[in-house]
Amino acid sequence: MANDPVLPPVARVSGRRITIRDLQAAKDAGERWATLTAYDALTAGVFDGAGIPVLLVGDSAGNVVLGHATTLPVTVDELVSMSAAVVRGTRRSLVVADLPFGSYQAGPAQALETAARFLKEAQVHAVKFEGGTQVVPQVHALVEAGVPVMGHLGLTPQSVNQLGGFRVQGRGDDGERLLDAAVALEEAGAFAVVLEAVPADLAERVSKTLRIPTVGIGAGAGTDAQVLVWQDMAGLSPDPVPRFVKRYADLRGVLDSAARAYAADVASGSFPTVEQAYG
Ligand SMILES: Nc1nc(=O)c2c([nH]1)NC[C@@H]1CN(c3ccc(C(=O)N[C@@H](CCC(=O)O)C(=O)O)cc3)CN21
Ligand SMILES: CC(C)C(=O)C(=O)O
Ligand SMILES: [Mg+2]
Repeated sequence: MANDPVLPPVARVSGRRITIRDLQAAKDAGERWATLTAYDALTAGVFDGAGIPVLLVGDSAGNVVLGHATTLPVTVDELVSMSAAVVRGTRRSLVVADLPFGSYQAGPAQALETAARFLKEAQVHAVKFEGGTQVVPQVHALVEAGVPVMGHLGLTPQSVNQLGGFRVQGRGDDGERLLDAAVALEEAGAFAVVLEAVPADLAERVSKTLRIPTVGIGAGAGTDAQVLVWQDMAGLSPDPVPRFVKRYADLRGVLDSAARAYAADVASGSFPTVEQAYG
C-alpha cells in the first residue's frame, strides 16, 4: 500500500501523517488525489490503508449515519465523537472535520471555540466549513490561531432552505461570485476549497485561478482532487444517489445477502455448528 505504484505520490508518503504542505506540493506537481468521508475507526482504517490521503468527517453523517433528511440537525458533540474515532483509526491520512450548522456562523470567536473542541477532543488536523465572503473573518481567525481551514463553495447543504433544494450552483452570473469567493478564501489562508455541484467549466476555471487545491464533488474532472461520501462510493446508500456518484462496489447487495444467509442459517439450525461453539 505505502509503496503501491498506482497511488499518486502524495498517497505514498510513508512513516508519517500527510500534511497540508504535501497537498500543496501535489497540486504544484500536477498530481490529483482522492478524498473520502469517514465516520468511524474501522472504515477510516481501511481507507488509510488504501492510501486515501485525506479523510473528511462530514456533516453528511446526518444523512448516512444518523438518518436525518439534511445535515442541519447534526451537533458538535456528534461530529466530535465520530472525528475522534476516525483519528484513532488512522495513521497516515490527514483528518478534516466539518463544523456543524450553527457552530461557526456567529463569528470568528465562535468558530475558534468550535474548532478548538475538534482539535483538543478529537485531535483532527484541520476543519472545514461552508460559505464564501461571509466566513472570511472566521477563516482568518482560525488560520491565525494555527488551524488549517478547508473552504466549501457551491452547493452548501447547510443552506438548503435558502438554496431551495439540492441543486447545481454557480450558473451564469453566480459563477463570477463563486470565483471571487474562492479567491477570498485563498487570500484569507484556506489550504483547500471544496467545490460542490457546480458546472465543470466553472470548477476548472476556479482550479486554474487558485494556487491552493480544489476538491470537487459533482464539479467535473478539472479540479485538483475529488471527494465522495463513502457509502455512495461503495454502493451502500439507497437509491436515488446524486448523479455525480460512481459506485465502485455493491455493499448494499453484499450486506443484504449476508444478513439473509445468516438469518436463514439460524432458522434452519445450520448456524452455529460445533466450530462456533465452546466444548
Ligand atoms: N449520501 C450523501 N451524499 C452526498 O453527496 C451528500 C450527502 N449525503 N449529504 C450532504 C450533501 C448533500 N448533497 C447532495 C444531495 C442531493 C443532491 C441531488 O439530489 N442532486 C440531484 C439533483 C441535481 C439538480 O437537479 O441540480 C442529482 O440528480 O444529482 C446532490 C447533492 C451532497 N452531500
Ligand atoms: C461531501 C462533503 C464535501 C461534505 O461536506 C460532507 O460529507 O459533509
Ligand atoms: Mg458537509
